[in-house]
Amino acid sequence: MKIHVLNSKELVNKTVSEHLIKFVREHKTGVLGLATGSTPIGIYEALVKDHKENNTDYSQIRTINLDEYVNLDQNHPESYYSFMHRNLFNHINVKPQNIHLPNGNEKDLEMACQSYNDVLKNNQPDIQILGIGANGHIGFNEPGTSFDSSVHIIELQEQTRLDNARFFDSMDDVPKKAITMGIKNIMDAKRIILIAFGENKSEAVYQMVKGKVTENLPASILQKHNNVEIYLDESAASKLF
Ligand SMILES: N[C@@H]1[C@@H](O)[C@H](O)[C@@H](COP(=O)(O)O)O[C@@H]1O
Repeated sequence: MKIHVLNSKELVNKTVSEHLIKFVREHKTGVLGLATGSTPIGIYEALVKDHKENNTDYSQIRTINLDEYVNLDQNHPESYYSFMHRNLFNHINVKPQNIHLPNGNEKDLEMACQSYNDVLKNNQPDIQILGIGANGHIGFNEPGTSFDSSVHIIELQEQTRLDNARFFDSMDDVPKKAITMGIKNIMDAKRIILIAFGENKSEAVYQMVKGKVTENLPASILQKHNNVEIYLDESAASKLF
């Protein structure tokens, strides 16, 4: 793991977005694994700004997202489909057919998992962007998820629902389940960039980097990946040193 502690969120956003832009320019047909949550928003803003100013070309780039809520209409403002279109896809020249998100509204959710696994076979991320939950989850792989997991349906933990409640009118509106890439799918990415900001991520970051590799802290598996960069602001890194 290469750990980078930078002295502001803005500097993290600038550095990570520069890596992504360089990748897109050098790999016209590359696959970007993308994440949601508040953490990557500044990075997406920087990609949009660069696309407007420098015409960085996404016309053959493929994207694949980590996860999606189950039973939340695609057009709901907090679906990850809406989030990604609002924050990134609507503002760059990625082709709709090259955008991949799991479908949490499929009647047969097992089928939805199977078909997203198939999509992943042909669209293995060259770079996977990750955030981290306060309980150490990556994607929506909650503590206890098998390291062998592929795409699956997960029941969200109360803590995760509480953390995400700020985006919904009430706690009752926060979805209870999600469809997510499994740990195995995430580990298949060629390169992983995980970003964390703020004090409330510091314990999860500490356990991910210094703790033992355990399914109780899903992000700890990243210790076993051979190309992981972790970008932290000082508060997220505060327990490390
Ligand atoms: N499924 C997403 C994760 O991919 C994300 O990393 C996490 C942290 O979110 P935030 O960046 O808002 O702290 O939230 C959600 O649970």
